[in-house]
Amino acid sequence: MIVLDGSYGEGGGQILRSALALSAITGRPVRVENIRARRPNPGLQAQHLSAVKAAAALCHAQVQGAALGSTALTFIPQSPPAPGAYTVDVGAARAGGSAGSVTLILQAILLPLAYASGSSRVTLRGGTHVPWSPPFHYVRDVLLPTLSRMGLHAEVHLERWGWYPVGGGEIHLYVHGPLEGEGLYRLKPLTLTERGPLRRLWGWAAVSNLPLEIAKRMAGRANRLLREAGLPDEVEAILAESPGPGAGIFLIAEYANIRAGASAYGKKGLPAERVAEEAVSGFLAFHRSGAAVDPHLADQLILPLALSPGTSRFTTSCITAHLLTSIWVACHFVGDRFEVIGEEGDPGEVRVRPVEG
Ligand SMILES: Nc1ncnc2c1ncn2[C@@H]1O[C@H](COP(=O)(O)OP(=O)(O)OP(=O)(O)O)[C@@H](O)[C@H]1O
Repeated sequence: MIVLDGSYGEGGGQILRSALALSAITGRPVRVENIRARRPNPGLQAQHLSAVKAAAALCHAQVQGAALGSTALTFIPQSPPAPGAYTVDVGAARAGGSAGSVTLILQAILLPLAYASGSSRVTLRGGTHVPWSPPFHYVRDVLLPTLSRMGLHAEVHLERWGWYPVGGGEIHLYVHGPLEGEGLYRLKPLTLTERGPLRRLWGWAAVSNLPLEIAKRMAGRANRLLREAGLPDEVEAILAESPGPGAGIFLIAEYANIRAGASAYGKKGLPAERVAEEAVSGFLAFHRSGAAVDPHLADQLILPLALSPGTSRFTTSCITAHLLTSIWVACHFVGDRFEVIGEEGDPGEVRVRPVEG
């Protein structure tokens, strides 16, 4: 059994989600202790518990410790991931509901479903656009197009937006399985050291159950800042259907070789213009760095790259604690194939060595 200390590095839910995904794919039992020890509310929250249950359903895992607040979990897969139709409702995981992120649940189940022997469809209910997680649009327009180049074909559709704190959003995921090839290492390697010229830059300034004027102010400021930086100004103001109120801005950039994203959320008392400034300045920091992979995609690519047999390389604008922690988890399952050039917090490069033998 692989035993992981959940307080390592970033010490958040990502250690658990990565461990679930790799355990489901490899069939190796895993135990995670000190779950989310570096978070103010340690242990399993609604999102993490939903991820555990969803991953367990795929591979009929025996699970110990699957309860809200639990700080240790044992996960023992009993079968390879099975294709099928699944439903995950984060709101149902806790009395009173939850806006726990459904896109984070994808971090536990997307790769295992790609390894299943056929295609799958998953309905996910909860938060679709919540801070500290990939917004739905980032998954659809940045992550999945990148994974498709690695041979993993999946689509997501947004039925309803779910914002913090009400949640209630809904996403449909279709995984077109199975992956080509046999064995553990089935994804194609990637070399992303040059991003190439910017081809398109677009986005949405969205509000739900708030005046459209707020979205227009976010879009107006974002477009002005982008124009001033000599970039396309195609951020659109939209009204988004959701059970609760929310506001946010989501930018997507398409370079010749890679896509990237940046986002920011509104909150009470924060003027719409500041939300736009936060998203645009996040994007400009990446754009001006010249690096190929944005800091979020960087950590999200580690597991897929660990499941590729070949040599991979990418540059990123920031080596984050998430990136280093993800590598640490992956090494427990596939061996130490990663080299990170640069220090945490700085731009750098990740290299993945080929599988030996
Ligand atoms: N704005 C964003 N765009 C894209 N991805 C994001 C964004 N913000 C966070 N992410 C991704 O969300 C993932 C999870 O973040 P984080 O690890 O902070 O959650 P966590 O540690 O699981 O937190 P928690 O312990 O509360 O669940 C990371 O893969 C990170 O790259």
